[in-house]
Amino acid sequence: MDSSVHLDNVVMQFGDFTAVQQMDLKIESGEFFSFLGPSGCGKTTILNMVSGFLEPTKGAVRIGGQDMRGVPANKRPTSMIFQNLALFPLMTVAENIEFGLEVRGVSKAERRKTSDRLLELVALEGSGTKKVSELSGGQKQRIAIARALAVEPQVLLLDEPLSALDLKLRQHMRTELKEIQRKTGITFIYITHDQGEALTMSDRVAVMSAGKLQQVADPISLYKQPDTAFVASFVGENNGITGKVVSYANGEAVIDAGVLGQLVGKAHKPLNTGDTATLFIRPESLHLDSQRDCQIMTQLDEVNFEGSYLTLNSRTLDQRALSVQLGANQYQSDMVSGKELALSYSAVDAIVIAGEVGDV
Ligand SMILES: Nc1ncnc2c1ncn2[C@@H]1O[C@H](COP(=O)(O)OP(=O)(O)OP(=O)(O)O)[C@@H](O)[C@H]1O
Repeated sequence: MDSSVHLDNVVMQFGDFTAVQQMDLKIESGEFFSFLGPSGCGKTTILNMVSGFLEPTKGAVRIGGQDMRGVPANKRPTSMIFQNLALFPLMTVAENIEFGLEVRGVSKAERRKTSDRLLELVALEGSGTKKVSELSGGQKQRIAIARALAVEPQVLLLDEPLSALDLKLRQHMRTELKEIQRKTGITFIYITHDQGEALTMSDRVAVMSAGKLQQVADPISLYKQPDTAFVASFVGENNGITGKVVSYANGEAVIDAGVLGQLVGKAHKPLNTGDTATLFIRPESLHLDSQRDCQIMTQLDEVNFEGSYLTLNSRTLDQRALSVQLGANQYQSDMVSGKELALSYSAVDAIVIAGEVGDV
């Protein structure tokens, strides 16, 4: 079955305000696809257009190739899981799961078969007679998933469904959600402002800011080859050093970073000499030696011991903050505040992108 979702040049305006700028995006059938972006960037608005709670101002949503214009929310092949789950507290677990089927007139025996099957899928077999109030946060989460799946949607829409859970449970549920998606094979569209969630679960992620798409890619490409300064700073930890482009050739750029001198990095997109650009280096790509392509002198502010690794917060001569991540075995007793640290990095590990940190 084709359960692809095509946002065909959709635009969403509220009065004069454009919440979603023109967007053309195809989510493949059976894909775990996430929209990642800061609060207010338009994620929920997109989900609402797919579910039918909002009609786009321009363009169309197509599900399985079918134009959804004019199709009301309850007639679309979608199901939504909300942040607050919205389970019925006085009903049993099974009644909650079966609710959508009962509304559609499915017989009691059929309904029970479906809820038993779904309880097994979400690893809560035998819990059908329990009251919702007897469940833990993670169990409620799984019941909300089972209820959403009972009506056999082609597309499951998930609006920050893990945000109410504590950290440990959230991490555990990531694995479970991915597993449920793999077993059911339906398209999942997930929205979150938590990059860890988006990167661990998704086949592809769309990074958004201010109503527009910044980049759509698989998690590794987003991390390794960000297209924009926004993506480079929003996805994972990064150090950004802004300067002026001195040269660009053969996928490599040199920037003039003032008192830090000239710094080199890869550049996936052409840059013009004299333009403002930022060199991004991940904390794990900075090393405590001076043997690599580029050196940066810094002074240590503080050392944070994180268990298996150390984070060094340091400062350049012109007061730019640089964070360095080292293996815990690289700890030295003279790593104290004020110590001069010569850092170096390999040009292939840095990336130069037009613009500045903070661009949206
Ligand atoms: N019905 C509406 N009328 C007017 N403005 C709206 C309406 N719905 C959303 N907006 C605005 O559109 C923008 C995008 O909102 P949206 O809820 O899609 O963001 P979001 O990325 O989901 O944010 P969050 O992560 O905080 O839920 C916001 O500036 C919001 O104020």
